[in-house]
Amino acid sequence: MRTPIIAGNWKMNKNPKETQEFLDGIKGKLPESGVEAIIGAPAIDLTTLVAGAEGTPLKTAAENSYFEDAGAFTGETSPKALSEMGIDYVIIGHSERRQYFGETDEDINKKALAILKNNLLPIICCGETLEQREAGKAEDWVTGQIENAVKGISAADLAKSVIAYEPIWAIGTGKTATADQAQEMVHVIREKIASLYDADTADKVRILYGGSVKPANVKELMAKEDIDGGLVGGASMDPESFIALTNFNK
Ligand SMILES: O=C(CO)COP(=O)(O)O
Repeated sequence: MRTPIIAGNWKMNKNPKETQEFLDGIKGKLPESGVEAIIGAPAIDLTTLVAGAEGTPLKTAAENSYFEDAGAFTGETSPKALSEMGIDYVIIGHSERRQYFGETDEDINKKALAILKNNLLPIICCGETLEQREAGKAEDWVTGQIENAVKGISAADLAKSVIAYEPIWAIGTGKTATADQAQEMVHVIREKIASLYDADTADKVRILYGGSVKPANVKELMAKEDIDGGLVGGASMDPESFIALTNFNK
């Protein structure tokens, strides 16, 4: 059985004070079991986030990290330091990082390996543009992204990792993929993992859907067989909304 995940991705929003206000807002209100609740926050907020998550069911994520542990890489974030400060997950390969910061599949693969080496878990993002979908190329594109991202990752490590399918046309647009469209692609990704690894690994890896997930549509998405959770932008920023998302099964 795969434990469902509700993961927030705040993107470049909230300062440490606002992070603390969010933590105060969710205090004592997250489900104790049955779901893994994760907040991904900007690097400047992570100290506050880790301190606030301690002793609660909340898990923490960075939104990016570099593939070297230390050195002359001005402005980058060390996965080793993230691990040492108590972070649980790192989101990598988000379409915004690919689009605005030129991240390649190769970078994402190196980051995934560095994250796992440091005992953190990657949330590996993938997704197609509207043009690719309309041209019938979405499946090949997304499975290609995944194949490149997981090179050199052992089956045991991949089984613990998380994949997030985020069609670019559904991010921040209010235009959610239908639950059937999301299930279809998430299933294709799981089959790709089965072909690259084996059925057991494919059965264990958790695959999320992201793109305009909100309390009003989370239940329908989560009811789909292969969808193990949501990677949520806008609707993860308000405490009440985040709590509602984590209670999708109530
Ligand atoms: O990019 C996303 C999460 O990583 C999705 O963002 P929205 O939920 O705001 O559409």
